[in-house]
Amino acid sequence: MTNLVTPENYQQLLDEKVTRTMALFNQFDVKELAIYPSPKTHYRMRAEFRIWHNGDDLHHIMFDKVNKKRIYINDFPVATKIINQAMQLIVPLIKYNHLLRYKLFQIDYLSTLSNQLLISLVYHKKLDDDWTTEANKLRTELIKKGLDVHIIGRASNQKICLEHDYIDEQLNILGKKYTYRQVENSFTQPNATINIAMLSWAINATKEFSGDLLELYCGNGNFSIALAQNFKRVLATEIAKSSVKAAQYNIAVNKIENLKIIRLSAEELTQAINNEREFNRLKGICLSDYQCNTVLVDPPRSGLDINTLKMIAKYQNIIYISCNPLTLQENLNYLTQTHHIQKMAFFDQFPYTDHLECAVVLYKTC
Ligand SMILES: C[S@@+](CC[C@H](N)C(=O)[O-])C[C@H]1O[C@@H](n2cnc3c(N)ncnc32)[C@H](O)[C@@H]1O
Repeated sequence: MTNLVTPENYQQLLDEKVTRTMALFNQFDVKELAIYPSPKTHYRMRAEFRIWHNGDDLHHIMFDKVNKKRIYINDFPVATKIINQAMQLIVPLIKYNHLLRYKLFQIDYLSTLSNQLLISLVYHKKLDDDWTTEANKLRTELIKKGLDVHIIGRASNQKICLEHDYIDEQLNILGKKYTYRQVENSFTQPNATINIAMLSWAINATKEFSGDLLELYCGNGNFSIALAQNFKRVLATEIAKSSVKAAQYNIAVNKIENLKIIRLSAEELTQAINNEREFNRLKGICLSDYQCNTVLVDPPRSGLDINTLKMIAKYQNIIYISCNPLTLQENLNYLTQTHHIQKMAFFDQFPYTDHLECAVVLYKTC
């Protein structure tokens, strides 16, 4: 952390970021704004490092964004304690093991509040049975040292999972416990405390809503599963196969009976709703049976394309979760022609950076 980026400066940095972000939305009539700070340390559930080989030594490194210089990362207060623990344990275990260290160039960590950990070792070489044997021994050593860990080996066109490629998160949201399967290399919210705040906010914001919910960009069912209690039925869609598979597991394990998740891109769903195209993946689902008063979108940084924007503008209530205030502002320029902003919230998903996660509830005015 540089001088400015310290927990002591957290509040000041957040205040400045909120002021800058709020300026983007001054043109809209925002009546209610809530701000949700992050824990100041150990908030990031995942971290990726390059590995630097220096003689016998191995180091986790990152590159300075400005001068591109190498930075040795000995401890990483941004990431969870379990990731920090694993970083300390793994280097001495692999640095004298030729099979595990040779051509290792990256280590990715994914952790959960339920204290599970997935480590991906990424190589510039083909991985074989001997590698798998050594990686299993490494896993056994890490388990002996108290880590609930899974290991994956990755190389070009190769992925070896020692047991499986996911971990199960457990979140307590407004007094209810939920299990969320998180798959390696698939989208999951990076700051679990902030995720709990977002899910709680969304549950409270939709408490009085009625009818069915349509959701786009649903990932592993993060919002759909928590929000299903507030709606008669939920239909959610997502493009990534691995996330949809995790979502199906999450529906079953959380015993959610009024939620269906279908693999469809936002563009495909828009075509289906506009009766422009039929999809086998929608067999058995009659879209016109759904009485969706509410639509929830949580798109990637690029925001919504114009056809999806036009499609969601037909709904009475819109919940828009955004990781990019600039594209949110652009999309709100369109949506506020038919809707007004009822409430807005900022979630500090990425402390000490310029990024702020925003959420908006819009009601139809005409
Ligand atoms: C910001 S993430 C949100 C995921 C989820 N709502 C959550 O809270 O974890 C965006 C999601 O959109 C998916 N996605 C990206 N492009 C898409 C598209 N064109 N259509 C549908 N989903 C898409 C990604 O795979 C990712 O899961």
